[in-house]
Amino acid sequence: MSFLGVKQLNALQQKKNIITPFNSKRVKNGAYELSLGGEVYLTDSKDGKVEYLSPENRQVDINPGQFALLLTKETVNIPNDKIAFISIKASEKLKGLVNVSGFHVDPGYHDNLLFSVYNAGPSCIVLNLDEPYFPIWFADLNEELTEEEAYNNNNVHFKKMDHINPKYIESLKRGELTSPKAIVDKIKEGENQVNEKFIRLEEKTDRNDWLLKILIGIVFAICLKLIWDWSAFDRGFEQGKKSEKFINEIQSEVLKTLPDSVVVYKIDSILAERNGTKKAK
Ligand SMILES: Nc1ccn([C@H]2C[C@H](O)[C@@H](COP(=O)(O)OP(=O)(O)OP(=O)(O)O)O2)c(=O)n1
Repeated sequence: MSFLGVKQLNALQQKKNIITPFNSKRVKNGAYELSLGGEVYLTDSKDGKVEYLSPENRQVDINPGQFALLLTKETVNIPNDKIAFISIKASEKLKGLVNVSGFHVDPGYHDNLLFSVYNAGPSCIVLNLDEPYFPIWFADLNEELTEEEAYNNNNVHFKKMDHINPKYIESLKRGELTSPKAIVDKIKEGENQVNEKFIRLEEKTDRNDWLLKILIGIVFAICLKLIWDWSAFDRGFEQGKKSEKFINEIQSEVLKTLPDSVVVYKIDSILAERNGTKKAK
């Protein structure tokens, strides 16, 4: 098995139309550089649908930890005596883009190619419509395969890769994507929730502290009042006792002196009466 060089590749294109549309400037280092076509699917797509790229909407952003399905613009037509190998350009792979979907194209395959990629890097990887990202190398087989032996309609993808098949989207949509990035995001989200709860708890504790202090103040004030009232009663009682004693003393003094004065008053009045009657006589 030998790989085709640039001249052989161009010649094969002339003879068998192996790439459509073909641009001779895209033949580089013995490979043809296939470009990104108009259909992509991103696992973090909001509506869970295929995104259609156009000259007005050329860009696709593959976020860290996300999968993407990328359909090539070109169709490839692999002759029965050839096999092809596909990859992604190192400039994208070095950013963290991983080619998940295998690396060969069977003899007899005639369709677009669908790349399944994963962004294992820390930052968003941006791809653009019509830009060359996918090199393809053609190699000779030692023999030409028959139609039966080559890629044919018994194969799953035979002539079905001109669009992104919804069955691949369905499988990627199932369940949550447990990428390291998604896990880190979950951890951060959990951390934020715990922090928020902790802050709320602290605020509540502060409020409770104030309430407790106010409550202690009120209880203290009530106790002080009770103690004061209790001593006031004692003081009043003593004062009352003293006043009663004093009144009693006065009363006894008055009672002692009252009869005498009454007698004197009586005598005086009797005497005055007598004197008066004498004078009258
Ligand atoms: N990134 C890729 C890799 C391969 N293919 C195409 C070219 C292959 O010839 C074809 C089939 O590839 P496989 O033999 O690896 O796939 P399966 O065995 O799963 O399916 P099939 O029954 O179609 O062979 O898919 C593709 O479109 N995109």
